[in-house]
Amino acid sequence: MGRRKQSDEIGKHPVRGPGRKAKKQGEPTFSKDLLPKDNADKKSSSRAKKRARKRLQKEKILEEKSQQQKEKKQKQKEKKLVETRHSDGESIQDEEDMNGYTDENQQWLQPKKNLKNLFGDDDNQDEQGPNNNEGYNDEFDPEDMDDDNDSVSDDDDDDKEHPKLAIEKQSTKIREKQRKTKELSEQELLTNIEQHEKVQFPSGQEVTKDSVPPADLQLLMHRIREVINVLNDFSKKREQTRTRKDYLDLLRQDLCSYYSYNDFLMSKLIELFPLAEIIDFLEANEVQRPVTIRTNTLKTRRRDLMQSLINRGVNVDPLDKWTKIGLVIYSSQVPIGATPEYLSGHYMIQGASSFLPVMALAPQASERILDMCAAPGGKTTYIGSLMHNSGILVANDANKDRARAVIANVHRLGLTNTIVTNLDGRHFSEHMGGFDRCLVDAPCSGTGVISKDQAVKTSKDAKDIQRCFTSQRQLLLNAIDAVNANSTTGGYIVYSTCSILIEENEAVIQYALNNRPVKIVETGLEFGVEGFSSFKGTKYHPLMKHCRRYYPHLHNLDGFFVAKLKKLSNKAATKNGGIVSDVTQVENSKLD
Ligand SMILES: C[S@@+](CC[C@H](N)C(=O)[O-])C[C@H]1O[C@@H](n2cnc3c(N)ncnc32)[C@H](O)[C@@H]1O
Repeated sequence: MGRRKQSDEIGKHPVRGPGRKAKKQGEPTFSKDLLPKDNADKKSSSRAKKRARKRLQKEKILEEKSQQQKEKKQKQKEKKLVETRHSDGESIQDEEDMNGYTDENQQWLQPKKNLKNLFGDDDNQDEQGPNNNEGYNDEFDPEDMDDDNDSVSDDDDDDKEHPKLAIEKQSTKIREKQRKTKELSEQELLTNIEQHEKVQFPSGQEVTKDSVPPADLQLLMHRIREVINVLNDFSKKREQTRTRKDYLDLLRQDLCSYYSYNDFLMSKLIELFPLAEIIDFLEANEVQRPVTIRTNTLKTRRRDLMQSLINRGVNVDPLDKWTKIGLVIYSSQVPIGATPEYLSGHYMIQGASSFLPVMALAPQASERILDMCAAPGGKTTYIGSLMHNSGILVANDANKDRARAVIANVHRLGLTNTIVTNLDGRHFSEHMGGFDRCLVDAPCSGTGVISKDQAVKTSKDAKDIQRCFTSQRQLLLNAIDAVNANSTTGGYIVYSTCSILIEENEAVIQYALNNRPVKIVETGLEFGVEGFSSFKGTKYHPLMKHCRRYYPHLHNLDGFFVAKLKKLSNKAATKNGGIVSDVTQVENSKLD
């Protein structure tokens, strides 16, 4: 055993060279094969060298093969000639390639019968015929060309200087044919488009429901775009015999066929959007919105939740700058509705747009708040978390089974300030009142969430919409009645739907303005499209601009409507108290 080096000796004596053992061993020796060919190779391992050698061999073989294939294509019948040019090994390789040859163009690769003798194949004399024994350098007979290959004959002069193989000439001929076919098809396409640049109305003067749209979807979309184009510059681009209505009818019918909507809903949508936007909206309905979740701040923080989910293989990101609790899930290796975090109530799976009504409601701690149409409880649980489990939150739903889902979610997310009721919201104030705030997330036609429920496209008609807005008006009036106008912190009502139809939104708010002492206030939401103050000749309250509309094609959110009202008096200030069938004028401007 040697003496252990003292710590103060370390680094004092520099290493002078190889130790005793290394000196004894001498220089290593390698077999010749393994010796590197150049300096660059010196650093390679033996495996790397082997690989390099293999690679070289492969490259060589590939090069040879491709060379052989080129030659083979040109001179498939020149085997003998090829054999004289190549070594024995190469000939065998050639043979193998021939056998494995599967070119679809094999037929045209066959030299013309009368050219076979070019390669001096005496065995094939019978097939070649008597006139074709001139030899390799002979000119190509232009008669062999098809009539449509005139341009190839231009090459003939060139041929005399650089004689081409028959097969090369054949190939030029085919290339020329292909070029011409391409030219023709391009011309045909242009003519097609020219034909369709003028909108093709179905035969007959009127577009009826029975008119059959083009079966080809591309043609159909082309016509849709053309009609929109005409409508956008009607006086210049229209056919003189056609009216604007003709074009609109055609457009509606084509859009119905292309996107599979019923006529009723499509008419509503065409009214609602500028022509330039309608296709964007319809296209957005064909695409699912991103999966989003809301952090339950009663139990966790967004950052921690994100980390836990990432650890489980969830590809997740903060949703957007307008929310501090939303997360967007791009993909997940685990079912997002069954993670331990989900089961322990750390988050709610919830569309991003449904955060918005709660943000507008702006619940305060210790308030009395009513969620009138609560099931399954996405917004209820958000309200509860903003209240920090203080005050009283009443979550109501008329549907018993759905009300049970609220109970489950309230438990899972750890709300302790919530009472779940199962009452008809239209009469709720007969049971309870005096709330500081109330959310009416009303049942609706679902025209904002078509991407989630494609059935909406064909299942809704005028009666459904009427049923919806009648119930919505009753619910909103009753919600107003349940709120205390003298609340020191609130006195607010938020009305929301996942519909984009005016009848279910601005018209309902207008109805409330007409029948209750309320005014529209700002939602506090920093983005969204303003509500309509007038629509198709109907005027709504000017403050309707404080309402917010959300669209899938503009905001990548479900279609949504949010309005916020402030109750001004607890006196029953109804004009007629009942349900009016239509709202046609502003009657609430005195509340400005
Ligand atoms: C749009 S959903 C509510 C979604 C809920 N706010 C959420 O965020 O999870 C509408 C709800 O209204 C309920 N509803 C329908 N008519 C009602 C009524 N007359 N009174 C109370 N709730 C009603 C439905 O059962 C349905 O659960």
